[in-house]
Amino acid sequence: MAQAAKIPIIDLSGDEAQVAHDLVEAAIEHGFIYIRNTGKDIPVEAIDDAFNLARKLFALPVEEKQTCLIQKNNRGWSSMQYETLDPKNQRVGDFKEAFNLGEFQNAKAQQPLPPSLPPTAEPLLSALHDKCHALCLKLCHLLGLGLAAQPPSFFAGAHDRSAGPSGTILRLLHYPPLSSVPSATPHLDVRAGAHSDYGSMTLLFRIAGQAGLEIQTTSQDGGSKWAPVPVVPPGTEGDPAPPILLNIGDLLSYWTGGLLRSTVHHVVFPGGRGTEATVVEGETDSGPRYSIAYFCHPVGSMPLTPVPSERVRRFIAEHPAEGDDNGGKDGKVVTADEHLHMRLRASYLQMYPEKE
Ligand SMILES: O=C(O)CCC(=O)C(=O)O
Ligand SMILES: [Fe+2]
Repeated sequence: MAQAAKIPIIDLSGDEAQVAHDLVEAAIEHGFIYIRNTGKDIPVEAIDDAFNLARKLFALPVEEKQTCLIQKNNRGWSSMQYETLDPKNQRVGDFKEAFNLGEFQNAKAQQPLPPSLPPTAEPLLSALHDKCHALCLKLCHLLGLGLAAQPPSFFAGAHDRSAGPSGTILRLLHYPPLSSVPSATPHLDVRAGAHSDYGSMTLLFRIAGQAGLEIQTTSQDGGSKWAPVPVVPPGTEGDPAPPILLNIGDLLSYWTGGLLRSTVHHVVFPGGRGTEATVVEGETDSGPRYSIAYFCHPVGSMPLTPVPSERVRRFIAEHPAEGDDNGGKDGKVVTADEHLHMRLRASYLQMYPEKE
């Protein structure tokens, strides 16, 4: 049995300085952090409602979902196998479908929604977007404190929605059961290919009992292996909802010269590729799987210059080659939007058939 990933669990209601310190250390060491969900930041009901809505949405006829087909703005419905997160190592696309929701304006979606969804869908999704954004701002504030950024509001300011639009996406995900995708071969194919996330940070909501997510960990001998990430880690069983899984994305890693870790992860089938045994006790991966990811991005025009923090400056001086190469040529600073579009081009092969 593969060992479950050792990911720290943080309770945001603790002493602020201590929480900020623990968050930064976990972001450096692991890149993945469980945020205990006591229902204060994101009400449990809001998460349950969103999952119920996701079930309804993905069960709609293909013809209706097709009216919302994903566009180059990264919004809309991405059909089964449309996305390939790890094109170098996948023979076919991811066995998942997704619905990407960009930023709302005055609680109104700026993209088509399937017409037969209930009228409650739009306000519900808009409210979840807002709650997730507020939680990310809180996490930005804590990261600024923990890294002693100057000013400490550096990250929060870069994510201030009043400063302009961003590539932030709330994504509903559906992974059909293996039994309904006969063309999939578990030891060759994946539900979501290996990747790191593109934005600054991701909040991931999962359903207790539904296995499949694994992170890549580095062992002491320098080799890497896959470790399953339990939905309900020990100590959180009595909480009103499973912890929210926070992970650092490429932007934050780049911004900190590689100090904060953007960890590679994937979602596998039962007995899936690269795994010894995927299933964590109490979890199953034979049924359908749903998850909801909130990919938080800074304001799109934000230049990704290194974070003004003494710790980051020292790290960069000691590890000049660690930073993620974000595609900027000759040390040219790229913006958050430029970085995002570069990544999207690499994973939506059908949308971008040729190099532009
Ligand atoms: O569904 C999951 O557990 C993870 C999804 C994910 O990694 C992603 O969409 O970036
Ligand atoms: Fe991801």
